[in-house]
Amino acid sequence: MASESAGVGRRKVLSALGVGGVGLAVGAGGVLGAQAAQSAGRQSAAATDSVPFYGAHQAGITTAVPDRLHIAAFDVTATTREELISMLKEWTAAIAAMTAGQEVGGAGSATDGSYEAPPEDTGEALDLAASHLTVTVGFGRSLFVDSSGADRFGLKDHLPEALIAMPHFPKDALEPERSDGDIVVQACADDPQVAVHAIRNLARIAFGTARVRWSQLGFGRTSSTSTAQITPRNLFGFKDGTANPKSEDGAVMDQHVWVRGVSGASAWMNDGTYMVTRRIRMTIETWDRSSLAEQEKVIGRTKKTGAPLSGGEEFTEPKFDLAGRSGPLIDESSHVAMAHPSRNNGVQMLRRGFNYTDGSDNLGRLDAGLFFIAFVVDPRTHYVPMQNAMAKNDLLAEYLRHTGSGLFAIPGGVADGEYIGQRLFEAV
Ligand SMILES: C=CC1=C(C)c2cc3[nH]c(cc4nc(cc5[nH]c(cc1n2)c(C)c5CCC(=O)O)C(CCC(=O)O)=C4C)c(C)c3C=C
Ligand SMILES: [Fe+2]
Repeated sequence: MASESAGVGRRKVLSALGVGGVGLAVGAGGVLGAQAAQSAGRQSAAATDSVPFYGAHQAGITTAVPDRLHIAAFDVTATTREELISMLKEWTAAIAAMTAGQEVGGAGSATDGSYEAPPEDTGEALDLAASHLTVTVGFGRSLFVDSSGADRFGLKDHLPEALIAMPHFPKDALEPERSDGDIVVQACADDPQVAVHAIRNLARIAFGTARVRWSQLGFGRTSSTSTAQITPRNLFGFKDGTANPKSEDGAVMDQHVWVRGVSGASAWMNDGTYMVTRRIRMTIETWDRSSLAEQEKVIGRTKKTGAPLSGGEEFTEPKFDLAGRSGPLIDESSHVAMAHPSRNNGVQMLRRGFNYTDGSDNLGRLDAGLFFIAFVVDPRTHYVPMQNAMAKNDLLAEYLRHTGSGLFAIPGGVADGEYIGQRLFEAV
């Protein structure tokens, strides 16, 4: 794994030197000591702060969810396949460096390069650790075919059937400028500055080849993907992620998340998955004026512990047929009842969303909600039917407004020496 042999994490250099801040001046005599300190710090920095970039699957899917998100969709402005491949090669090198806590373009590129040229690394992450940065890249349907079905980059034959044009769902209020895109880049990190630095540097590299269509900052993960993580809360104050499948459950991941055993033109998707994104504005003010009883009825779980209203504790399975004085204890239109696998042909999805707030609107209401992200083996079976049913009948839908949407094919992981998407571009 490259990140294990990678150079020193940015902050590690400073801490190995016993210096915590910016503006460090190391004199000529200090350089050798600094190098020795760098070598000493190398292994532990990689081991503690970085998530391996190379592997069978891309990082940022089943890897532990950190607290911060910056996700961006790009539209490709270049017209040739060669330009696109060249950008993806540059991105691969940059992502490998950034996820290992190094500067894009090599050590010193942010500060010690040519005076006449813009620095290769923008520099704002110089003093920061790798911060468990993961960068996950995927391809939208529009990269394969344009709106009239024309083949843009010779990829049309390799368009997977599952990469559908998302249908319109009841009550959708989608804004085109917050939806879709040719390429998605999801950066997750412990530190927002590290996540923003990643997207910013990839956008800079893309200049002349692709431009940002939309981007979203997120915080406070609204899911746990590992049994080692406690369940966080969303902006409605409820534990979110309780029933999420956990990455430790390999059988569930194989059945519901990872694409496997595909042959032919879409074989490049093996070990990959599909990412659904929905920017869901939550009407916070209305919610805050509703009673605790109403809030719990809508979700189907208690606010305090996240236990199902049919009883037990957070991880107790809900009993949908358990009756109370005036009907089932869990309302059959509650969010949990609508989303449960028993009501959805047994399907599960790996949710990995984040809260967001984008300030307030002109009426003083918070523009806040959930940036919903889910990874599924096939959106036709694992997302569309559930979203359709929820949009029509979920009690929670009354408090939500879907303003952005995306669907992206996330190819499998990258091997050392490969570039992101290589298996697609070399597919025959
Ligand atoms: C179509 C998929 C889903 C959307 C869109 C969605 C939006 C959404 N969810 C919450 C809050 C909670 N969701 C919970 C559970 C849950 N949600 C989905 C799917 C979508 N949610 C699933 C598959 C599940 C798991 C159901 C199960 O197996 O029991 C919960 C309960 C706790 C938990 O298990 O995570 C909460 C709370 C919000 C606020 C929201 C849109 C803004
Ligand atoms: Fe949900």
